[in-house]
Amino acid sequence: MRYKSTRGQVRDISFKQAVLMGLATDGGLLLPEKIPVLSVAELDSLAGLRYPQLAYAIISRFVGDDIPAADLRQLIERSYASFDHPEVTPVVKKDGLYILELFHGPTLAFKDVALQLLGNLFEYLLKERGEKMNILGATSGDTGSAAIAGVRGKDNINIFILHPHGRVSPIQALQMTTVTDPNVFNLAIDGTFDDGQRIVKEIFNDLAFKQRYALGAINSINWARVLAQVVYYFYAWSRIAAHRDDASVDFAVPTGNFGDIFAGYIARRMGLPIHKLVLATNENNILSRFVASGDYSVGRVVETLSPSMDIQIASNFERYLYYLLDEDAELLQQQMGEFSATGRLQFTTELLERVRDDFATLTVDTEQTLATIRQFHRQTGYVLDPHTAVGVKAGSTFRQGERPMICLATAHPAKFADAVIRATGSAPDRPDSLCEIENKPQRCQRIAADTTEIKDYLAKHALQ
Ligand SMILES: N[C@@H](CCOP(=O)(O)O)C(=O)O
Repeated sequence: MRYKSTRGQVRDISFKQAVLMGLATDGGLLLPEKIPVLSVAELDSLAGLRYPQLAYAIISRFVGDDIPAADLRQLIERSYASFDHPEVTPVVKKDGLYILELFHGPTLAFKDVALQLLGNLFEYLLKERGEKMNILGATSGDTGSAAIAGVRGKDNINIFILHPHGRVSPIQALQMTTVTDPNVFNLAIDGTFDDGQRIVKEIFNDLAFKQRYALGAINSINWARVLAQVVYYFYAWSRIAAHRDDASVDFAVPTGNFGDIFAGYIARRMGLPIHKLVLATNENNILSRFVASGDYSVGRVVETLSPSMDIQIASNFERYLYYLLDEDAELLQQQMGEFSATGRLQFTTELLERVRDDFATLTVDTEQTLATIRQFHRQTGYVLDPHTAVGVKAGSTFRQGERPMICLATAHPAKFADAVIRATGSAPDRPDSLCEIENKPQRCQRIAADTTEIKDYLAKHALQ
């Protein structure tokens, strides 16, 4: 299995190189040269596998000979041992919808599924090469704590996470800032997540700096993040639809940086019978406008009840666009250039038709989010977090006949207690990991959303 960049200047690199490179050195995003397609018999053989076994069956196809099978199995087993549910990502049925619970990892959000594995993978690869790494990432709330949990206390790794000051939930902030291991550096920037993501990309694009400080990526610009998330689409399907006469399913995905739903798109290209991917956004709805009307134009980032999705410029859109443009790297590069110059892109009717074959979409605003949490709770007793509620509202809107609609539950409601209290009148139960979190010591540096200042900070604190 070899990898290439969407911008065409990087090709024929191995899985290990792709993981360590993160953002491609030509500024693009890495993708497999060829996506493996599973036969019906191979798909059927997934039913009944434990999560780590199924993860191995999927991930190993993208790793090839790069990591010995026994080592890869062991890395996967170890990564999911930290989850508090034997199924890792269980599926529950509520009110006619299937809820795929992705919040059983250490930081109670779907990001743990990929970042527990990526942390172990980095450790493994660095040990093998006798190298060190400085991880640099941006978060709108969930990626940060999950990445920190994936590498805290590990040798030869420092981690620097930018989060938008005051724009993540109080619990999300505490899950990052109360981790005081010496290899963890939290930077609260005066700006939005989009500012943070732009800064991270600018720093990665300074190739001399990237190399000098051995920078690594934990955001979904890193292919390994997307790959690990592909697995739970197969897992959910194997649990509920593998043996049905019509084995097709729909997925509803709360969407911010487009990584999670893009993983579903990859699963579909691999032959998983996904009929529709329902792209659900909050008021930061550039992606929803794109699918609905071809209007891909950046707006201002609005603060909502679902802060992890308060994003306008979604990283993984580039990967999707690459496929939409029939893997034409030159055209892609042209389009990305136009987008950074004008903040907008236009699409032909023919392309839009293809987009609509892949996705259905809905924008869910604050009032609808609160109403969904309230009604779902009244009808089922189940408490949705506000991101999941956005997906559930969209999922119930597009549910058709007998076809299972699987809604991704991307975070535990306890991370967003204020929204839940507003909707239901009572606070969600707190898992043990959040007990006393307000009373723990914190460490965090407030900093301007300025690339040069952040580079200076990195240069001072990086492992060398
Ligand atoms: N929603 C994310 C934003 C970063 O996205 P990623 O998937 O690229 O890490 C968050 O919670 O931080």
